[in-house]
Amino acid sequence: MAASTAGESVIETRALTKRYGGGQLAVDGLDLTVPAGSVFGFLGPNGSGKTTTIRMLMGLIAPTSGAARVLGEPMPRATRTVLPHVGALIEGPALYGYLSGRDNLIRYDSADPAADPRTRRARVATALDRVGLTAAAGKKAKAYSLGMKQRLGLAAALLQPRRLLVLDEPTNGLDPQGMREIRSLVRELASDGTTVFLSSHLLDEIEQVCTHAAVMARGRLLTQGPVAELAAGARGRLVVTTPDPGDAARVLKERGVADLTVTDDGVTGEPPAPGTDLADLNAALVAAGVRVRGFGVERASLEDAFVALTGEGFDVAG
Ligand SMILES: Nc1ncnc2c1ncn2[C@@H]1O[C@H](COP(=O)(O)OP(=O)(O)OP(=O)(O)O)[C@@H](O)[C@H]1O
Repeated sequence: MAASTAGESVIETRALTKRYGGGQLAVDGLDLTVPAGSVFGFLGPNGSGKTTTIRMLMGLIAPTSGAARVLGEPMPRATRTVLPHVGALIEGPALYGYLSGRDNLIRYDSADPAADPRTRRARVATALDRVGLTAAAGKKAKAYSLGMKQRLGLAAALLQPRRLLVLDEPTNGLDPQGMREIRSLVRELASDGTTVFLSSHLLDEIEQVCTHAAVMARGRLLTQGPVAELAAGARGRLVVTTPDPGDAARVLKERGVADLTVTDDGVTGEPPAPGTDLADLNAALVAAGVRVRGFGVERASLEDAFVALTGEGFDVAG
């Protein structure tokens, strides 16, 4: 197994394609790069091919063509060496309702031939603690809320140290409180350097928790990269608030700011190219006698980015 080094990608696919037996092209030429240490959001409406991709990454189904590497190893060929380093929560955890949360984890741990039985109880206790289920550990799993079941599934994925966590729609069906809990848990898991790859059809969820994202639609990758750049690349706007919008527009135009719109109380335009110092731009306005009340780049949302890319709204109903 390749050793982990900074800058390495944990998941890498090249022209990954899956056509199902019925002829349905579910994933179409996917080139995905998931950097080590990222919280990577795999975003797309229902039916866009996220689950199919995850199943190929986990070696559960074979691609029709193309290649996938996970932790530097080819999948599905290296499934048996790769999967012990990957914690996965796909399509909800399989739990025994009549067993307690703790006993469910003991069962999971016992099914792992590499897990030392002598340290089992301690491992289970640590995993329960990490997901905040210690107090409820003795309760039967069938009495758990959906959010608690998801957390128990995460605990199962965390019984062993992992380099990668793959979570398929981890907040699906949860109420806002449950979603918050899972989000903060994901942040916490990522803080020790574990790469987290999570799929979601919720744009704001990805914005809140992910450092990087890829956007899928109809089996194809629309874009990928750091979340801040994806959003900024779309529709970030330079916003200057001033009682002298005409003069401000003239100065900004001279300075190469494109797509200017003059409003009653200011000017907006395309943010200047990376490398341009915003302070210089502001100083130029002031030097030209423009009275600047506000100056900054307004962040675009991922939703803006999606709309800009597809020309359509992000239809979560698929
Ligand atoms: N086993 C299968 N056989 C045939 N077609 C399939 C199969 N599984 C999925 N599909 C189709 O492939 C496309 C992509 O589905 P997939 O489940 O990967 O999307 P998704 O983005 O994960 O959506 P969801 O969030 O609804 O699971 C859909 O059109 C789906 O109907």
